[in-house]
Amino acid sequence: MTYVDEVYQRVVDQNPAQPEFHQAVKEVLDSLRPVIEANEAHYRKEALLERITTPDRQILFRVPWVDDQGQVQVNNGFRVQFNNAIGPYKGGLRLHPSVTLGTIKFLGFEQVFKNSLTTLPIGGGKGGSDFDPKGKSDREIMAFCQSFMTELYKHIGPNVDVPAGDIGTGAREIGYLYGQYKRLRTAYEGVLTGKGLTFGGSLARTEATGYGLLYIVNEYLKDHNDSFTGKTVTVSGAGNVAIYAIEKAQELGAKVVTTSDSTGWIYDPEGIDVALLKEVKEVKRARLTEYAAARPSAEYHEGRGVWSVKTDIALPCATQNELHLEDAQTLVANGVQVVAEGANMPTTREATDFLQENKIAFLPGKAANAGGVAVSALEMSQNSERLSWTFEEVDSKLQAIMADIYQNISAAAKKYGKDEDYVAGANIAGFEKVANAMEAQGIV
Ligand SMILES: NC(=O)C1=CN([C@@H]2O[C@H](COP(=O)(O)OP(=O)(O)OC[C@H]3O[C@@H](n4cnc5c(N)ncnc54)[C@H](OP(=O)(O)O)[C@@H]3O)[C@@H](O)[C@H]2O)C=CC1
Ligand SMILES: O=C(O)CCC(=O)C(=O)O
Repeated sequence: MTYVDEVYQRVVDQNPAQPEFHQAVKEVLDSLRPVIEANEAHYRKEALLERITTPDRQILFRVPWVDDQGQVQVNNGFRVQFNNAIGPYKGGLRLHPSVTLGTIKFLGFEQVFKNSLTTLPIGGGKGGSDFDPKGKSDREIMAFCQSFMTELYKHIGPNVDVPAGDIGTGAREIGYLYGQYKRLRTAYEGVLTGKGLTFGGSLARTEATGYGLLYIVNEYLKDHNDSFTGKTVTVSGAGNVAIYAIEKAQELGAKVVTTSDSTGWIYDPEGIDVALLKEVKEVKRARLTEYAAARPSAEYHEGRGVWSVKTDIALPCATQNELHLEDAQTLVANGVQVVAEGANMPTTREATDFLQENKIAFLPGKAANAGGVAVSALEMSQNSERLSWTFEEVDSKLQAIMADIYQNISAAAKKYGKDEDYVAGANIAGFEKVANAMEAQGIV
């Protein structure tokens, strides 16, 4: 067995029943084969792959809170501090009933390489809970967030670990978490990102992941003498990433014809009305049926189906493993040119392989959705210097970062004879910086 295969087997054996974590590790290790094989004896002696696939720390805790009926509820809380070789742990908090330790480990592992690609000094971590924010009152959300932070605050700090939003965690939740941290620590410091603009948040953080996704696809198109003008785009999801991806795609001249949530999807041949989508999802926190009811050109369908729509560019922006092999086959049959991941690991391994075998440009999440965490790191910089930059300043830095990521992943792929394999490029470029820092810091 090669060293890479041995380490993958070790991860499977030591982390039973965590299939998403195994999937994320396998994809990275498979891409790293040419790098590792060029210097296998050295990496094996240093146990570099064992160390990089083992989190620094996994924190599990009970989150008790009282609902509006006076009933005590109990959820599981997680924070996985995966790797801080290049900076403080950084990564979001996911609140969704499907969350397990394995989910958080896969997300934390991905975050290590993504954060490395941003070119900014941030390590990788992730956290969350199996708490379901859907249908809860603001008081219940606050009760949960206060209880969650009452344990989490012991483990985080502006130079230690800086959490942020993810699925189910938006501005409201970050506000309640920040309030409780401040109360417990008596310190006003940049310990969370995605904060409100009146208490240390950065302009353009809300837009950053979706806009960044479009900026990197635009870099790819420019590099291939193409543009968004006149292109049809399909997007899944109707949350933070999806909404701002749709907004920027339309600004760049494309027509976006789909959006989806966990119960159904919209086909709107006139192009998604972003103002209406924001009203339904950000303000009312309602279902997409309300979008369809207010928009005569829109069709609403129950279940999943976004990938059956003919498109030039597909942007999965909802959740992991939402784009399957059959979807990839349909996309290819319909002439798709680019698939770029706004969500973390939304494309199954089989679907990714099929797209790549069919020479579809495939931009993986750890590069394509890195704009969000990059602007979070810019929020940390602004908090440190006690200044707020303008929207234009942050947005132009974001554009430059996404352009750098595109160049770096393209160059890393080329260096190892994998021209235009952006999965390999992202994993190799992300790995090299972290591995180099780990080696320089000794056996830790
Ligand atoms: N926010 C950020 O800055 C970043 C987010 N990401 C990733 O992007 C993805 C989306 O995150 P974000 O937009 O912030 O989250 P939101 O909670 O704002 O939105 C998530 C969207 O995906 C849908 N969704 C969630 N879970 C499922 C599921 N199991 N099946 C089908 N649909 C689902 C939700 O539907 P419904 O409305 O019904 O809940 C919602 O429309 C995640 O993978 C996240 O990790 C990556 C980088 C940064
Ligand atoms: O902004 C951040 O710190 C984290 C964003 C995030 O969770 C992600 O990139 O998946």
